[in-house]
Amino acid sequence: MLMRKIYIAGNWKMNKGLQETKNFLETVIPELNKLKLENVIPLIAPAYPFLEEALKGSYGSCMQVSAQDVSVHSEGAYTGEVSAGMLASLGLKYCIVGHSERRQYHNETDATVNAKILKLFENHITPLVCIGETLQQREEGKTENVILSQLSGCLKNIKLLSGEEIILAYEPVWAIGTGKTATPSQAQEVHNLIRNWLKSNYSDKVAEKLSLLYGGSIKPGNLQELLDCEDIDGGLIGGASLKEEDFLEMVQIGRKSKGQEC
Ligand SMILES: O=C[C@H](O)COP(=O)(O)O
Repeated sequence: MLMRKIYIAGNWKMNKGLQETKNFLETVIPELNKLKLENVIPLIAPAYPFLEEALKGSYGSCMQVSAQDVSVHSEGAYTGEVSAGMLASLGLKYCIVGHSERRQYHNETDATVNAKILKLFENHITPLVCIGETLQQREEGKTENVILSQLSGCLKNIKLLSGEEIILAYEPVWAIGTGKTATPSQAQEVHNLIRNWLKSNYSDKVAEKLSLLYGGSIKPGNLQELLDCEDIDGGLIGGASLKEEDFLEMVQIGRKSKGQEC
């Protein structure tokens, strides 16, 4: 019996405009509606201007919609920023924070991510928090330290009781958009480290219920072997989530994995 929710989460990054968003949903939603998806949650994260269209197009289906980022501020003179309150007013339930591209190009730190999580909590939005090491850190044998330090920094003073308040995504930076996926055993090793940290720092219940996604060059051809790992509860998928047929195939793989009825 599956204990955790499996997410097939498409991070569209700065891809797809209005018409492409509509086309994607017009193709994907009728297919999703034919499936019996128990614990599998399909999710897409379009760019800000198309969130409302994505919510409209997904309405009444199991598709969930997420933002890709949020401001640390609530309101005020912050040109270009979007607050958690604004996202909540659209009816949004999920938001990605701490993606390595935000860390790399916008100098976001674990403290920034922590502040964003708090804002999302205040607005009843589930944060999908990304962590992961760079190639240099892995080669220097620092993966474990980096992951543990990101966990304690991002989750500082964050209360978790059920484990379903938050989703974590382990994304080794060297595997993002490079075609280099972590091997299932490399990914499982880090996921197990994270699960044990959750046990020690929260509770068995939180560790048991919290969905822990892998991200980095996932495609239909390698998703199954990743989902076969005990501690991998879905994927945060960039490039391969943009194609309707690949997204649907990955939802089907998620549905058939981990003892899901199909
Ligand atoms: O958020 C998604 C990740 O950055 C993975 O992107 P990718 O699947 O294109 O490697």
